[in-house]
Parts: sequence; C-alpha cells; structure tokens
Amino acid sequence: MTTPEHHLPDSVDTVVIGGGTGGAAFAATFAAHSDGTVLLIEAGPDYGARIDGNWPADMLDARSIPLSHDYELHTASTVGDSRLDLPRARILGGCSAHNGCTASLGARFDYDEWATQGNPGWTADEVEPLLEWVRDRFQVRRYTMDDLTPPQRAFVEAGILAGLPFADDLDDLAAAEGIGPMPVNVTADGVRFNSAFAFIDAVRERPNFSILADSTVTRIHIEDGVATGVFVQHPGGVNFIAASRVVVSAGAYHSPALLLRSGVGPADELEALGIPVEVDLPGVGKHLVDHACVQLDFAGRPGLVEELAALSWNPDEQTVGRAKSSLCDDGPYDIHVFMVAGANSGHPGLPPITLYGGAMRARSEGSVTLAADLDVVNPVIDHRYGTDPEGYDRQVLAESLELLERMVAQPELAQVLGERVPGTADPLANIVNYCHPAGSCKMGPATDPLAVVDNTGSVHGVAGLYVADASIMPAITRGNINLPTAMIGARIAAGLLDLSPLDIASTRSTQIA
Ligand SMILES: Cc1cc2nc3c(=O)[nH]c(=O)nc-3n(C[C@H](O)[C@H](O)[C@H](O)COP(=O)(O)OP(=O)(O)OC[C@H]3O[C@@H](n4cnc5c(N)ncnc54)[C@H](O)[C@@H]3O)c2cc1C
Repeated sequence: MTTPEHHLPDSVDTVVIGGGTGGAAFAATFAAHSDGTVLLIEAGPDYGARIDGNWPADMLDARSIPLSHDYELHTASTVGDSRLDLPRARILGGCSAHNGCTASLGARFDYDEWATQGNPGWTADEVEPLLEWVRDRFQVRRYTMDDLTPPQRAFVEAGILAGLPFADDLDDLAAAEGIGPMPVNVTADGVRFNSAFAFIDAVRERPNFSILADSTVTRIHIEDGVATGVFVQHPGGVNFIAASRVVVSAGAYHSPALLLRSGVGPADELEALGIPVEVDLPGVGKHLVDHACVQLDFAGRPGLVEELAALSWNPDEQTVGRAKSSLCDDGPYDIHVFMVAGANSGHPGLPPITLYGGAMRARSEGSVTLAADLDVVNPVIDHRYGTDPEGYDRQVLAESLELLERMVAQPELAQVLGERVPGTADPLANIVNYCHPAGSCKMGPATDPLAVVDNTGSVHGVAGLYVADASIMPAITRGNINLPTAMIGARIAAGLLDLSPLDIASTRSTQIA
C-alpha cells in the first residue's frame, strides 16, 4: 500500500529509511514475518508493482545505466581522487534500480572474515542460505558463451589465452580464479530486475506494510539513548512519525549522514558542526571503502558501435575475469577485469569500449561527513582511492593493468578494440570507482573503535536504532555487492524476528511468506 501524504501515520512499530537493496530486503522480510506495522520511507518515487507497468523505460532497460534518477553526488576531491561522479539512484529499489545487474555473492573467505572480526552469525556457512535466497529472488540467470556479443567473447578468449581458466560459476561462493560470462539479474526480455520487484512486490498488499515515497527523513529523534521516531520531509511539509524501531537503510553515503545529523557520530566532529551529541561513535562515516579501478579506453573497430546498438539485448558488463595478485594472501582472488562495451556508460561521454581492472580487496579508506549546512542529501564524500599507506591498492591495480595488457595483446581482442583513446597514458594516475561504496557504518563489537553497529545491526549506544545496508560491511566482499547487501537486509530482519536464515530462505516461492 502506498501511503498518501494526508494519511501519514502519527506512529508505527517499525520505520525503515530507504527502499534500496538493503532496505527493500529488510522491510519485505520483516513485514512478511510479523504483524507489527512497517512503514518504508523512500526519498525517491515508487512506480508501483512491476505488473502494473508504470516504471520508466530507462530504469527497466538493463542495457545501460540510466542517470534520470541520480542524486548527482561526487567526491570532495581532497586527496587520492580527481572529482569523480558517484552515481546513486533516488527511487524505490535504490541503486539496484539503475545498476549493472551483475550478480556476485563474494567469496567464502569474505564472510568468515566478518565473523572473525567479532560478528557471530555471519560466517559463510551461516549466510549462504540467504545469499542463495536473494539470488533466487533477483531471478539471477546464468549465460553461456553463445549468449555473448563478439567483443565479450573476444574478451573471455583473450583472458583464457592470458592464463585464466574458463569459469561458468562466477556467482558461486566457492568460485576461484577464472573468466567467463557473468550471471545477471535481468529477465529474458531485458528488464533490470531490481530490489523493489525482488522483495517489495510480494508484500505490497499486506495490511501491516506501507510505503511513503518522495519523502526524505531529515533526522532521527533520539531521547535518552533511545530512538523514538523520525522527522520526514514530504511534498506537503514536515512531519514527525513516532516508531518503536528505526532501521536506517539509506546506503553507504546517506546512512552515516543521517546518523551524524541525528547526533550519532564522532563527538568532536558533531560539536564542530553544532549538532548536539547523543552518542559519541567515532566510526560513523569512517572506513568508507569501495573497489578502486583503473581503465583503458578504446574506440572500437569501425562499425562496432552500430552493430552493438542493433542487438536486441546485450548487457555490456557481462564478462568478468578474476585473478590473484602477488599480494593476495587472503582468499581465492583479489582482481576483477571486466569490459564495458555497448550502450552503457553511466557517465556521458565515455568511449565505446572500456576495459577495467579492479582491486577487490582495496584497503584505502575514505569518509562521509556533513557540510556546514548539515544537508543529509548532499554529504561530503571523500573516497581517497589508492591512498593506503603501504601502496597495496596501487600494486594490485598495477597487476590488473598488466593482465589487461596481456589480454589486449591477443590479436582477436585487439582487432575488436580498435584504437586506444588518448588521455589514459597513466591509468594509475586516474583511479576511478566501481560504484560499490560500503563500510561507513561498520559492523563490529563495542571493543572495535570504528564499529557503529553490532552483529544484529543495532547501533552501539542507541536502543531501537539499526542499520541494514551496504554501510555495515566490516570488509567489502570481493565482488559486486548488490546481492550481499540484500542478504544483509534479510539477515538483520531474520535476527530481529528470531528466525534463522534457513527459516527465511525456505520461502522460495513467489511469495516471501
Ligand atoms: C552505477 C552503479 C552500478 C552498479 N552495478 C552493480 C552491479 O552490476 N552488480 C552489483 O552487485 N552491484 C552493483 N552496484 C552496487 C549496488 O547496486 C549497491 O551497492 C546496492 O544497491 C546498495 O544498496 P544499499 O541498500 O546499501 O543502498 P541503495 O540501494 O543506494 O539504497 C538507499 C536508498 O535510500 C534512499 N534514501 C537515501 N537517503 C534517504 C533519506 N534521508 N530518506 C529516505 N530515503 C533515503 C535512497 O533514495 C535509496 O533508494 C552498482 C551501483 C551503482 C551506483
């Protein structure tokens, strides 16, 4: 049910802030398995159930990344990165409604490491049923070499010639090094299957669930260490909605911004901003991580752009290679190589083909804080790509470039790629983002000085306040993070409901419960 503004409730049992990947998975799972009222507040529009057919065409078309609902965020450009655009979607479904749809679960090591860092309940064995469940709900499909475009095939073959084994299991927790077609959450007719379709549509009709769209939470009210509700700005004004439980799922940039605005964060930073301190939590907005990338740009052989444009469906990020750098001592691989070739750019003006190398265990850490105007929608974001003191990220990126150059030297791929586009003489001087921000409200025990939430998603020091999105990742998973983020939302809901991941995952039908 979508809540009209004039019917805003005074109070609900649970408020979920943000209907992106984590928020949709949390809200739907929680509403489906409980009777308490759940209000999902989303800053962007809700275009309704998929079956109603009202979603804008560009948000459904999985061939490219649309920017029509973009927040237009960018890096603060202090150190380590030039001024980079940071695409984020303001819409029900969040970034899953405009992303590249590649479906990766990460590696077993990633989750075991989360548990080792003091987060019981998050080992690979424990979360695997939920990862498989979210993969199921996103309707992830595997592809064969026959489904690939000519450049994608050439890319995979060049990777094999450069020494990587062929892989057709890239969405498997146990997958190791390899290159092949990447599974994607795209329907047979080319629709990006976002988290609103995957989770929300199944609970829209439940009497205990409602959505307030086009409305931004500006502050969480905290009284004597207890979250009591939210202030929400909607087209008709500002209201306070009381809640017994507040769940923040506004994503890795906006979740810390909202906590800071609500007085939860480093005391010195809050005092300097003039925000009354509710809880001194030094980790809020720190430990911002992403997969740093380098890129090589090509013009494409004559006629290629037109040929690709004429294809009915070619998700252009559909081939991925995984490799191990000389520094990788913590798991099966730490490098991604992938090719974007087709309609996609995400950033207008990019060349027709770009090859990327990604550092999938990047160690550089950035931050999110508020500007003097305390605006939670436009926080100050500083990623500091490639600045880790030991130079680990740069070394891994340099090795990813060496692998790409070995691939580019293969005649078939070279023929498809055509001329290099000038301007990328030193890709390491121009590190770019993979659009996987995470970690800025890190999960960890109270003894961890940077921990913001505990292993249940509960914010340290504030009763009734939780975070459930990519921001709580203690370490970023070594793959695209949409599916892991959905797992986080469902995992935190399961914990609050006192259900096991298996209890949730056993509801595999079209209905969540
Ligand atoms: C361009 C791009 C391409 C990507 N490609 C892939 C890919 O191919 N595969 C993959 O696995 N991952 C991909 N990702 C990453 C993945 O989509 C995101 O990591 C994931 O969606 C993040 O989920 P989240 O819940 O943390 O945040 P989001 O999905 O960003 O959700 C946050 C939601 O909160 C809302 N919100 C924010 N502030 C407020 C507020 N104050 N009040 C109310 N609502 C608020 C936002 O509007 C948004 O809907 C991509 C990301 C981008 C940006």
